[in-house]
Amino acid sequence: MRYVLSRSFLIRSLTTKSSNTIYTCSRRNMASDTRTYSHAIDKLNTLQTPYAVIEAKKRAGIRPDALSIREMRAYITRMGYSPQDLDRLNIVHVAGTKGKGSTCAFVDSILSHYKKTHSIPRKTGLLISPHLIAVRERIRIDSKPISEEQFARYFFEVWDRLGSNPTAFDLKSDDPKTISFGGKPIYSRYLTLMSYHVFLSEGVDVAIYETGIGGEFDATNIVEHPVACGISTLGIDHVYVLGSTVEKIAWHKGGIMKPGSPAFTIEQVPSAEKVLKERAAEKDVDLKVLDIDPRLEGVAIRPDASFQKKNATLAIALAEAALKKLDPSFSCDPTAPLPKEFVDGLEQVKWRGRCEVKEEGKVIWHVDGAHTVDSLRMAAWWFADECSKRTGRKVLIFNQQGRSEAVDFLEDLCNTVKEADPAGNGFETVIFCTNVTYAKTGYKQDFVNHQQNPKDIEKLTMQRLFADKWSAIDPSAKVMVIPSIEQAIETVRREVEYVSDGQTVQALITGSLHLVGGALAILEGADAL
Ligand SMILES: Nc1ncnc2c1ncn2[C@@H]1O[C@H](COP(=O)(O)OP(=O)(O)OP(=O)(O)O)[C@@H](O)[C@H]1O
Ligand SMILES: [Mg+2]
Ligand SMILES: [Mg+2]
Repeated sequence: MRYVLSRSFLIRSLTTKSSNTIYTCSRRNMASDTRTYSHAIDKLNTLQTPYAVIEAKKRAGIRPDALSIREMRAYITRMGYSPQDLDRLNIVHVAGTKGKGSTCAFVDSILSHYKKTHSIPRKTGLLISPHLIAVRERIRIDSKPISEEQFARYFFEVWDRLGSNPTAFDLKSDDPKTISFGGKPIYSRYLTLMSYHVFLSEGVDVAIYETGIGGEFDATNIVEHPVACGISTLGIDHVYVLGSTVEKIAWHKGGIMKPGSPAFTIEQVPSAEKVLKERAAEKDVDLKVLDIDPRLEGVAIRPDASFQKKNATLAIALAEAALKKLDPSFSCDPTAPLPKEFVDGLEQVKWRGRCEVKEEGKVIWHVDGAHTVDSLRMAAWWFADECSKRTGRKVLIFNQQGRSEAVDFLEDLCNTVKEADPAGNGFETVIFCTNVTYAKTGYKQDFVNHQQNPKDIEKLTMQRLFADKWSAIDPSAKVMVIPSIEQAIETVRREVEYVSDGQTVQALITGSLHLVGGALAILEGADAL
């Protein structure tokens, strides 16, 4: 069965209006009223590379290269800093295909708990990507997203500094002072630069950095002396930028290792591990490949899955390396139990949108931002395991905008859930929607995305492709194509009509962190963080 909802809302949804309350500024003059959080996000959104430019670059074979790093150095100089200033931040640098953000969140949480008892570190900084609900989540101090006021203030300080310091045009030179270019850095680079300014201004003494894409040429890779580097699980993603084999991808990710800085990774597929070891040898780095830390026995890591234990293992090693540098009295004994601060940090970490369960009356929402083959398989197993605790119909909301290869993920998702059910029941209702947040007002301001083909969103091209595929895989499922996340959620809520007493609707929302963030914004209110 196939259903496609009315698309009358689409014209409105494509004119992207803010649904946020505008931050009310205490400063009264006109100039400061144009410098609110909402204005900052609007300006930031103009730095997204538009879809047409991305496509043109692909056609011309333009990929990030060493020039990207030289440009970042030039921007840092224009902001009034030098790359050496970043050494004050004692950066923990993390790359990987999956588990980067989770690993960073664990490190951040361990260090925050350590701080409570030892007053070291003074302040932690965290840069992560992408954001789930609001852009300011990406830059955190002492584990909390910076406030709207801080975001607006630092955003415009960087804006002014970058605009007021143009230098000569010579991108070939290695001297950052002679490198200049007219415009502003693109979105992710801007936020990385802004994070340096925030952390240096706020006196952060340990900062955890998640790479954006890859490592070697990533915006975060201008740090020369990280306090430790970690490489989480490698797999296939971002093939246009990084290459289509795990070896090529490993080469990029291995680019974050630096001579003189401890480096760690966890078990990888052998060909990836080989490349990482070669990259380490090239840089004279002693890369440690860690087995799951036996000290995790009895520590309640959520979810209780081996991938998460790998992330936790990496995080422990990174936190230990940082504390060795920051606290002369810190010593770690791998044969003794984990210190309490480490256990608390791992068990109490807050990492939204990953393996999250939310009960809403008879609807049990399972929310996970998985979006690669491997992580979607993990998400499917996790959902199947959760479903074994209750009874009731299973419902899926899925999207992955702009990646037609995502169609190949669906069969695995369908079969994993079916096979795990003792009665062989799979998803009864399957909804494919866009990442457009609201039916009437379009995207929440923090989710505006110029990087997707607007025609595909208007015509629901991807969603129709997914729906056709699902109908072929599982003809008994009710398959629907729905234009917005809000309408998809409303549709699932109506499914409670079909469940009998004692049963629940078990809904999985997955396929994209943008989808999951939008869904949480609707389930909890626009500014839920
Ligand atoms: N080590 C891992 N191996 C495989 N899958 C993982 C691993 N860690 C996390 N995942 C899955 O990937 C999802 C995203 O995790 P996380 O945000 O930590 O990854 P990330 O590397 O930061 O991803 P992104 O590319 O979105 O920045 C999780 O919800 C989980 O399903
Ligand atoms: Mg990624
Ligand atoms: Mg991430």
